[in-house]
Amino acid sequence: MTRRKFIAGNWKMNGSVGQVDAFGRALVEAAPSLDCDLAVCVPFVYVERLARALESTHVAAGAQDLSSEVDPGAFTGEINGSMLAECGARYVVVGHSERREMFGETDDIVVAKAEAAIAAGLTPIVCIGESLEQREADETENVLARQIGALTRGCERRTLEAMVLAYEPIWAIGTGRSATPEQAQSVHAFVRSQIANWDATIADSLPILYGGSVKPDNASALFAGADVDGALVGGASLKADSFVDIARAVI
Ligand SMILES: O=C(CO)COP(=O)(O)O
Repeated sequence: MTRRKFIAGNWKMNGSVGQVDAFGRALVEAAPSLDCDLAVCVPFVYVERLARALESTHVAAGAQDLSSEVDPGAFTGEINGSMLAECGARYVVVGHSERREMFGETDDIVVAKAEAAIAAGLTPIVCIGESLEQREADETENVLARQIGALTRGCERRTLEAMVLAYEPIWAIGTGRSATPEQAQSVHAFVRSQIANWDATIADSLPILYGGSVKPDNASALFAGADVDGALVGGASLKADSFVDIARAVI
């Protein structure tokens, strides 16, 4: 099966109204020449503005988190999936390592959020990945197997069919130290095989993105991996130029 490449940006807690507008204008220009799926996940408050700016393109807007609560109610500060969908989001990042580490998100919460995304018609981009200590202790596969096991046990089948997975080794995030193309491909193949143990058809169609210091100059080597279906890009997605150059690295 040939999977279409997918490049998603994650702005994290960065950006401004001016940056959203400039990014939108640049992508309206560039999008017709980009032959891959694209999404940019911005802070909640900019989702609607970005979605409007990108309306005429195939570039989707997305958010970086959502509440695990589906129905409206007394959850001060929370934002549910329907609100995001109403503002034009089509994707939402779920279980980013920064949320797992800094905000105590467990595997169970990640499952609940992936389910909440699907319930609202959003595509969850579910992040998994090991820390440096875990890699050095040769624990990478165990950690990933645990994170994937939580998803295959906890999620509905329709969720696993629709989701995007992102492998983001924590030691490569924001460090300038990307995984090598060989490291990325070997982990992606392992991730796909874990999913295949559960359901081979879903494993075959599942997009698995790599994230961690993806830049215009390492993107095409990473994308050469047979199981690397694109990228989840942090820092280099903040500027339209570098984001577009990464998308152009798709062969
Ligand atoms: O965490 C990431 C994307 O979600 C990766 O961030 P960087 O591309 O800045 O390393």
